[in-house]
Amino acid sequence: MKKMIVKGEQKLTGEVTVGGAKNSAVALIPAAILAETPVKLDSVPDILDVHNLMIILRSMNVESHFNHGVLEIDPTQIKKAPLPGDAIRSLRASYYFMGALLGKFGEATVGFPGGDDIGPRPIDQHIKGFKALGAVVEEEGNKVHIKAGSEGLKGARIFFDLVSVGATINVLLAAVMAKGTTIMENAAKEPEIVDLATFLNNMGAKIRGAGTDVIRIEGVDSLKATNTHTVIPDRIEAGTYLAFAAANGNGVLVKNVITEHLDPFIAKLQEMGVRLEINEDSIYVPGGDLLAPVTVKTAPYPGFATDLQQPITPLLLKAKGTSQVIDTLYPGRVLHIKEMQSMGANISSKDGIITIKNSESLIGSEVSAGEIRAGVSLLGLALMSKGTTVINNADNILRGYERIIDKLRGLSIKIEIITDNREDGDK
Ligand SMILES: CC(=O)N[C@H]1[C@@H](OP(=O)(O)OP(=O)(O)OC[C@H]2O[C@@H](n3ccc(=O)[nH]c3=O)[C@H](O)[C@@H]2O)O[C@H](CO)[C@@H](O)[C@@H]1O
Ligand SMILES: C=C(OP(=O)(O)O)C(=O)O
Repeated sequence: MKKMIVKGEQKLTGEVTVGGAKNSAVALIPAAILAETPVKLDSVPDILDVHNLMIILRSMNVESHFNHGVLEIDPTQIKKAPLPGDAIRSLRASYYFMGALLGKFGEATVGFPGGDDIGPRPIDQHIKGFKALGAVVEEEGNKVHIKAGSEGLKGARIFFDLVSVGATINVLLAAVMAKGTTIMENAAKEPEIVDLATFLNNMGAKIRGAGTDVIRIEGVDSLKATNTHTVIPDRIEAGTYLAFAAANGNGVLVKNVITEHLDPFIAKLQEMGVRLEINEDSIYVPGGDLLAPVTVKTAPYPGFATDLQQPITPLLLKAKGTSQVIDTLYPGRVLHIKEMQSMGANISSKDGIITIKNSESLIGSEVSAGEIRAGVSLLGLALMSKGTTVINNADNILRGYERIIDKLRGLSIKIEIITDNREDGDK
């Protein structure tokens, strides 16, 4: 496990360029096995999740090469094989191999995925979708076996009981080469789903309506890549740097941003009184604003993203008054709270409502990154605190923030990362 060591009372200043979206990349990589040709992705973030997906690909005899953001995947020699349990459990998106393998071979055996510890994360809607396409699904121990009937998968109408990014993507991957038409209703609308549909359509898929709550898929016989697909910018990484710049910056330009993807987040910053200069594909944050408290309620896209409720917390701690965060998607997403309290933050949680009060005397401490966004929010707080903060289990941050040490150094922050050989969970 890695640990980050951050000196306090440091202001961010300068420019930072946002990388490709984690939640797009982790869907595009499993999707690549559906192709009959090699696939080339550009702007792929250099994050642990991507490296673990490459390990999973290799176990199926799918070679991949990653160099300066370009990921080349050759699925032409793919073989059915057991998938490596450690890599599967290291991230959430490994469950996209359920849909992708089902689409490719008509069957899949995949272990239950890992991902962030943010409360219960059932996959009943994924399974409902696979069954609707005619697959038989059996759970055995910690694995799920999914098998299409003798005539293969058949298009179907699926109404999801709730809006799920993962279920929408997984069923899309299975349906893209199924026979006939699939209609997904109450589908998720996240930009990463649109990115995946664009990638698949450019290879010959027939997907309409991605980005709306009804997605219609006409099954095709084969998919072939003819050009390089560029991954969309990571709106969560962008939001994280914007929040840190507003809380503790002295002039920060965040580059490579699709500003529309951040609309609810930008609106919330503006409601707090944060000045933002919004350009075509970048946002400048002058910093130093007097901040008003707000209520943040997370919701599926285009609502306020759950993945940004923790990164905005350092900013809320600076507001003059009491703010509230209600995470409707993951009410148990609170691993930052105890750690922030140990740094002197006035933050607490009761009955699904997180209360955040103005906190002036923050002190560096030894804390643990329980999951990616909890971890990065501690990093934001560390910069505002007196003294040094040590963040243990920093690998959780590296799951989804590419080159974060270099990017922070580029914003004139002094930060170190070292490998800690003690047991996980040590402080
Ligand atoms: C790899 C990836 O893209 N991860 C994102 C994805 O996770 P993920 O795809 O796992 O999240 P979902 O959109 O599926 O989850 C939304 C809500 O639906 C519930 N649910 C989901 C599926 C299901 O079968 N049954 C069920 O009850 C979940 O518990 C949660 O409360 O969307 C989340 C919500 O925006 C983000 O926090 C994650 O960063
Ligand atoms: C919850 C997240 O990721 P995952 O779904 O990959 O665990 C996240 O990126 O904040």
